[in-house]
Amino acid sequence: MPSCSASPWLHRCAIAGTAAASAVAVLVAARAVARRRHRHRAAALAAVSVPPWLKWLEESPFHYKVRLREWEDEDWRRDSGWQGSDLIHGGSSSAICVPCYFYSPAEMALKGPVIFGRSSESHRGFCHGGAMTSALDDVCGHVAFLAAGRGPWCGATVQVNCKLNKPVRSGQVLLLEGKVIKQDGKKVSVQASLSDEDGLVYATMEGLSIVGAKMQLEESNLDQREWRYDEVSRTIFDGSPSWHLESKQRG
Ligand SMILES: CCCCCCCCCCCC(=O)SCCNC(=O)CCNC(=O)[C@H](O)C(C)(C)COP(=O)(O)OP(=O)(O)OC[C@H]1O[C@@H](n2cnc3c(N)ncnc32)[C@H](O)[C@@H]1OP(=O)(O)O
Repeated sequence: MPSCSASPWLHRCAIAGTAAASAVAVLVAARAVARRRHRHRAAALAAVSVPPWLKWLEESPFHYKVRLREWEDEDWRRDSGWQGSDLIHGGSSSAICVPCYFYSPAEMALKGPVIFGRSSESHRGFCHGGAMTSALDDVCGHVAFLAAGRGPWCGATVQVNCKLNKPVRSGQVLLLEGKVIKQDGKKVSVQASLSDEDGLVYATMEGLSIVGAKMQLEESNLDQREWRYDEVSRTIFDGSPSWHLESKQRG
């Protein structure tokens, strides 16, 4: 029977080695899952990207593409305190999907395609009025955050007075536009609309957003984020420049 004083030590080493190998395997697997999620999300968003009639927004020298990390990085979103997916920016499976926004600082206007998915339906192929209103509420808030120049989520939409002029079909893609028309202290007045390729207007909104409101009982670095402008890629983004650079490189 082998009796060697080194054997318990070797045994412990073997256990420690196995544990380390397992930890590395878990880390590698987690990275692979994150990469897969990123690819799925990129593919999902690509599937609903800008329609040909709105491609000019991508090429416009006056517009910046808006990127928020919580719209793109699901793991970061979850780890940072969000509890679900964004109603409007959650990707192609959402009832209402804005795949991207473009901001013109000169006009203080935010524009983007909005896809009313199959789950936005109310009656026989038509879209729910609340889905149209949700899209208008979203642009009202984000255009105010951008025009106020502070950073994302520096306030909230507090009034949305919508006129629903024409029924939207579920599956339809429209242009969602919001423009700041007045700023009076914390109060930002916004006009917004939903229109189609031929300029037909489906809904309009007179909205009010408040900027400079306290949005969390306990604020963190997340509430101190500021907009950053990348003039080369004509992008506005928040958070760390390294995230913006890394995700640009990943494509
Ligand atoms: C800590 C947890 C926070 C919790 C905040 C939770 C908001 C989460 C929103 C997430 C983003 C969205 O989804 S936005 C869509 C959903 N929206 C919401 O849930 C917003 C709910 N509303 C709110 O929580 C509140 O109204 C706030 C926090 C935004 C209020 O901010 P505030 O900074 O305290 O503003 P306050 O001093 O009261 O008012 C500033 C000026 O705005 C005017 N004003 C304010 N509300 C309105 C209004 N509904 N309609 C007209 N005017 C208004 C006031 O009269 C005043 O005018 P004057 O006297 O200066 O002339």
